[in-house]
This record gives sequence, C-alpha cells and structure tokens, in this order.
Amino acid sequence: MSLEIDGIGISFGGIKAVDDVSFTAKPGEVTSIIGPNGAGKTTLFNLVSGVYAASAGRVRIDGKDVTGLPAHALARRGMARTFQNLQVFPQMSALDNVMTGCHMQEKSNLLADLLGLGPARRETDRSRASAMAALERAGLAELAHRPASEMSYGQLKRLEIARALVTGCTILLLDEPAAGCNAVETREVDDLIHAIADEGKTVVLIEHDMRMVMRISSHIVVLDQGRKIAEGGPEDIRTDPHVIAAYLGAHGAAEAEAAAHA
Ligand SMILES: Nc1ncnc2c1ncn2[C@@H]1O[C@H](COP(=O)(O)OP(=O)(O)OP(=O)(O)O)[C@@H](O)[C@H]1O
Repeated sequence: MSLEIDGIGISFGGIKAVDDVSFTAKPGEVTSIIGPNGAGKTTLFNLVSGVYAASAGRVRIDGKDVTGLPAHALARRGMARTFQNLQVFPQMSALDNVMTGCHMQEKSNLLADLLGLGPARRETDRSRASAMAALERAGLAELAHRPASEMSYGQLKRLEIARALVTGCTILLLDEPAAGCNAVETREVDDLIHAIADEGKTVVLIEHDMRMVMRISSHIVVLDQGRKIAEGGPEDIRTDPHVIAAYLGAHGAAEAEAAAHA
C-alpha cells in the first residue's frame, strides 16, 4: 500500500519542527528519511504513526485519509513501527517478545486465555505460529526460546523488526534500524529490510548511516530544519548541492561517495 504524506506539519512553542513536508512511499520500495540532528525526522514519524496530531497536512494510505487516527487504528490499516531505542523485554524469550506484537490484532480475552478455553486458546496458538514465522523471517528462529537478554545488539534490532512484521503490516516505519550495529550486523539488517521490501511492503526508515542509506534506498527524502530540501534516488541526493551544503558536508559526501563504489 502506498503511504502519501501531503503538506504535513507541527510546531512546538512556535518552532516549526516539521513544516509542509510531502512525499509518497511506494510498495516494494525503501524510502529513507535523512537529515542532520534535529531536522524533524522522528517528529515526522510521530506525525505519520499517530503519536502526534498534525497541525497541518494529510496522511493517506492507498488514497484513504488516515490523518489523526491513533496508532492502534493505523495498525489495523496495516502500519507498524519500530522506535529509535530498543523496546524489548530482556527477561522474556524472543518468541514472547514477538508475540507482544500480536495483541494489536487479537480479540482474545485474557481470562479465557488463562483458563485455556477454546477460541482464546486457538488465537494464542495462531499468534505463536505467526510469531515463529516472523522470527524465521528475521533469521532468529533458532533463538526463539532464549531470553532476549542473551541476544546480540544486531539480533535485538532484527527482533524488533520481527515484532513489527507479526502484525501483518503492509507499511513498515523503522526508526534507525541499524543504529548501534557493527558492520556485519548492519548488513544483516540491510538484507532483512531488502527482503521485506521485495515482498511488496512499503518500507520507510530513518537512518544516519549514509552507507546503508545509499545501499538500500529506492528513494530518499532529505529534511533540514523541519523542511524537505531534496528528494530523489541515491545518485540525485549524493550530488544535490543543497544536500551537500546543508547536511552531508565534506565528510558525509566522501562517505556517500565511498558507499557508491563499495
Ligand atoms: N515533544 C517535543 N516538544 C518540543 N520540541 C520538540 C518535541 N519533539 C521534537 N521537538 C523539537 O523538534 C525538532 C525536531 O526534532 P526531531 O527529534 O524530530 O529531529 P530528528 O531529525 O529526529 O533528530 P535526531 O537525528 O537527533 O534524532 C527539534 O528542534 C526538537 O527539539
């Protein structure tokens, strides 16, 4: 499903944190949001995912207006999100962590579930099977019954993606999916994101790692001080003078160039 952001904005104390931003993220593509610290990337995610109410603009999923819907209503329309900081339960198994993502769709009653009653029981079995499939998808099936506390950082980042996938989402928002990962872990996250997009899902991510952004993005949107200053394919962005001036700087441009030849 396509995600259309149309002139969205919000101010905090008179400061426009996100100002008249528009772009469309398409199914089967990875759209990356980049920009310097404080550019408005996370605020944009918060607007799109129903955490903040926009003061201007619209959000549409496949042409249907979903502006202002709360997170759970957006989840029912196929949107899932991960956060910048890890949100896992360390003492719980990988499988149970992913199963916490199932509750968005579940109608089961906790008491009935505890008593082991039929429909609730079947619902839980279904959730467990979906969670296991999501773990397999993320290359974590072997760790399903291990506590999250035993997993490496890269595995935890993929665990969070698995938890978003288990909702059956068609639009996936990932806030810095490779932050804190080493080069090998970043590649594993890359591969997973690629595979998810190849399945036809719409992936939107925020990422600071320019090598990763240039490698995996079909489309890049650049924010600076709340405004969109450029958008296009990796090659357009790499060579855009506004982007080089406002964001990449000499160091970032060299990194992006190196990524192009990696
Ligand atoms: N809840 C809030 N109240 C007040 N100001 C806020 C709030 N959330 C964000 N801001 C401000 O909005 C601006 C954009 O912040 P945001 O966190 O979206 O940037 P970012 O691009 O995600 O930065 P980073 O790369 O550091 O995560 C900043 O000036 C920030 O201080």
